[in-house]
Amino acid sequence: MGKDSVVAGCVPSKSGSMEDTPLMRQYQEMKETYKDEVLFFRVGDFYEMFNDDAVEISRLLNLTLTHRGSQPMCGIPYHASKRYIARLLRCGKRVAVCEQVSEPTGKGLTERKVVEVITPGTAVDGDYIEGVANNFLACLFVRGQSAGFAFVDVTTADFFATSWSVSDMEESFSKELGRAHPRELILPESLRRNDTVQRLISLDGGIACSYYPDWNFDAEKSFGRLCAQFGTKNLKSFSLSELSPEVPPAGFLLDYVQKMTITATPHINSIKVYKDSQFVMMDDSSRRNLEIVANLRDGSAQFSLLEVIARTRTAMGRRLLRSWLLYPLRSVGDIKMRQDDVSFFFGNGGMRDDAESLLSSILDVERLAGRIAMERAHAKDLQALRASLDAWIRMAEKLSAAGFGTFELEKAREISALISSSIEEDPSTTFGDGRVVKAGWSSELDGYRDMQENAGRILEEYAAEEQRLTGIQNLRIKVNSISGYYIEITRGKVSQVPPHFIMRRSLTNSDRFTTPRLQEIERQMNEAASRIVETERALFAEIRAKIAAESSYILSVAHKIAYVDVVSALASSAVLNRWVRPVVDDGDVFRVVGGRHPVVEAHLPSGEFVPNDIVVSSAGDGSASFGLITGPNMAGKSTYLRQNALLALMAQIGSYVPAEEAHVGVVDRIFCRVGASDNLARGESTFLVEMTETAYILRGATRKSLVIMDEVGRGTSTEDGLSIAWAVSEYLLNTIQCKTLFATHYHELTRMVHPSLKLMCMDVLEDGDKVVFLRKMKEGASENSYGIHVASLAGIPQTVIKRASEILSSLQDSAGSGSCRIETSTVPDVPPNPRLSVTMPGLFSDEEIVLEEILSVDTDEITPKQALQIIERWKSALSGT
Ligand SMILES: Nc1ncnc2c1ncn2[C@@H]1O[C@H](COP(=O)(O)OP(=O)(O)OP(=O)(O)O)[C@@H](O)[C@H]1O
Repeated sequence: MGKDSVVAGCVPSKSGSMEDTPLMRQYQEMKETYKDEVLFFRVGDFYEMFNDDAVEISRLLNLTLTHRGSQPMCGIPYHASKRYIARLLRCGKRVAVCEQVSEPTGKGLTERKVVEVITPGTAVDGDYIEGVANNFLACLFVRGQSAGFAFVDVTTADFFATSWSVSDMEESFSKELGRAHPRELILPESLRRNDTVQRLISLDGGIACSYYPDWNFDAEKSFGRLCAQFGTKNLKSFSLSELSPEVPPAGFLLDYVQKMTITATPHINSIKVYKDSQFVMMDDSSRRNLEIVANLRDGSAQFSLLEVIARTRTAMGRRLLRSWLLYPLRSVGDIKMRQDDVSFFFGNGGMRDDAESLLSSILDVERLAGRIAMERAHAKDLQALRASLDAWIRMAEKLSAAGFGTFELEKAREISALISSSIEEDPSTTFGDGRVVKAGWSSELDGYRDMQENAGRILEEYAAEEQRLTGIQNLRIKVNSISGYYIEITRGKVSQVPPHFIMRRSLTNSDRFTTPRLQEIERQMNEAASRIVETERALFAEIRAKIAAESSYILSVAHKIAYVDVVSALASSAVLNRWVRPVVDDGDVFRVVGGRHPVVEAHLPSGEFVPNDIVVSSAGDGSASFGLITGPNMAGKSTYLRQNALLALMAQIGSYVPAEEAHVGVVDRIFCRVGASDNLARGESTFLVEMTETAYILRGATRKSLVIMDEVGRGTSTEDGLSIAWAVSEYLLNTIQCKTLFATHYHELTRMVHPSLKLMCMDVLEDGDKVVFLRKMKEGASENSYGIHVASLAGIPQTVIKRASEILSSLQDSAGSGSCRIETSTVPDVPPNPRLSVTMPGLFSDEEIVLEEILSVDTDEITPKQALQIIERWKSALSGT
């Protein structure tokens, strides 16, 4: 096993000897098996750690490091262990929990066993995982030219797999890591030497990684493992064969989960295999720049799109909404289905209110189902499931009555009835106090309880019975600590004692007897307490197993609840924020009237956000596909760019959008190159990052894509930056022809003329010395950057501002006279009204362009006729005709 592990073994004492006690030998034996884990070794009321574990953990958890003999040790009270384990998991540690499994007798060594290994990706307990996000364990494996990636959330049974070509490792692996955001990643040893993989992992500091020898990822064995898990002969229904790259990592994950949790996971009964082309493709950096599920500042959901639209009431709904945002759809049919359901709630306020209040009383059924299937659920969990199912039944009945589908509720009723009749309403989570199983559920348990609670009455009844049978009226049952229970008969009545009375002791005035029945009552009374615990435990396990057998049904209910939660939440957001249902089709138009940025608007005082329109189309029918946006600093360009990307994304998850009207032709990819951030960790400069991202767009975008570019080229000299921005624009206009919004401070770019290009700018009102940003988009080019004005707003000292204004006017004067070199003089002379493709040398040669196009053509998407047209175009490009 490859994870950098602590070396187990006793620490030699100063004299060179090891602490050699039976307890420490037992510890050593266990540590041999759990070398890579922190071993929590139960000793009485403490978990103790020794040797290297103790040294490391005392540092991580800020515990006092002491010694047992010569060995370093530290400990934590067992009742506080969850808090410490949670902290260790956050540090990427794995914890093996070793319990005492036999009662300490005072003689000999207590038996101990590792009952669970908790790792960041296999933790099940609610104390260790985030409620509103999935807790994924992922595995990447490379075979030949294909990489397979699988990830599973043990707590919810969400199991996914996908694959890509090794040549796409950089893009695909970073995208999947960013999207799934696994807490733990498993890799084969061979990938330790893969620079790309290692670099991408190191950029995501939070993942706990472990490495296993490559032979563990055997395709045949994994295939068998998956079939066994899903109860199928093959994996055809999951679109998998033995050769599929997804199989080895998926199979390995199941083995790993089983090994760590030491329980079966029957609730994981299917896997969703997807191709990236089913969803709107978005690279990791575009997703981060758009702040969809997390903000760029601190990575939390605050100020993200998720925060604005997450009016969901359940953790399941929140997780589903998150995954919708990360996987927007491309199929118009699927989008419309979601839209119809959002519309149902949008138009039905009463149903929205009902759903909201019922959903508020529903707990995390998905995770409850997981805990029940993995035998981790306690009685309170079952009651939580019952309450949730009851709320779901009420909601589903209302939904059906209102025409929102039909639901299979019989099983939900059965499960709910089983729990209400068998489990106490407010049960204990442990078995010690006998408050788990309801009275009346089991006559055996009732008998023990009766015995415990009514011992006096039972003895009195028995005494009365014997009095009647023997005719000895003063027969008494008494108890003392030495003899226990006995029947006392006065001397005068001893001759009436029947044969089943067994003599215990003879005293001066009386004799003491017992009977088989009295012995039995006594035995039962003594055993009642422990029997109650045992019987409750067995009955509870039986009830839980019955419910676990319905895991698939419960999970399907959980998915329906999550779905209703998301569509009703989207409808609530739409009503509250005045969003509209967009027209979504397979066309090429992106047209929005009165569009708003959902997040900026939500954080501005009501009515302050200025709505803006947009129309771009990649139909190639003479309408503009490319909006070149200029405008002063602070005018609202970036907001406008992002708002339109977010609008497209919201439309494609099936949501309403913040606008008065919207028509969205589905896009296949969204690229968002905004701002520039250094990535010193990668050894890349700001400009290099900017160019890498730009190159990625030029290689990856298709005519169906939406490209958002903000200030491309600003990270280098004006001449270089302008030339690059110009050539990139040309390439997008002439070669890719996708819908593009391109914001720039290079006013020279507005000299470009192209039938698919339109100039747009943010309106500004100049009032003497004052500048008012109207935030309104209008057609045309902006005349001024007002950079100095913004610098002044930012608090740059007035002397500097004054000097900057002087320099600016002298630069502007000399630009007129030609005596001073200024930025615009470096722009190539552009003849009036030129076709761009012939006015500027492109960034790439014709051969490179054709090669790029060949590589990016999606042969599944184009018709034979389109293919011939493309070849024709390549021919003329290469022959220069
Ligand atoms: N349509 C709008 N209505 C109201 N406020 C807006 C609008 N658009 C942008 N703003 C606000 O204006 C400020 C500047 O916006 P933004 O960053 O988009 O400007 P910019 O033109 O991209 O600036 P720069 O060129 O300096 O980067 C932001 O604080 C934003 O909240």
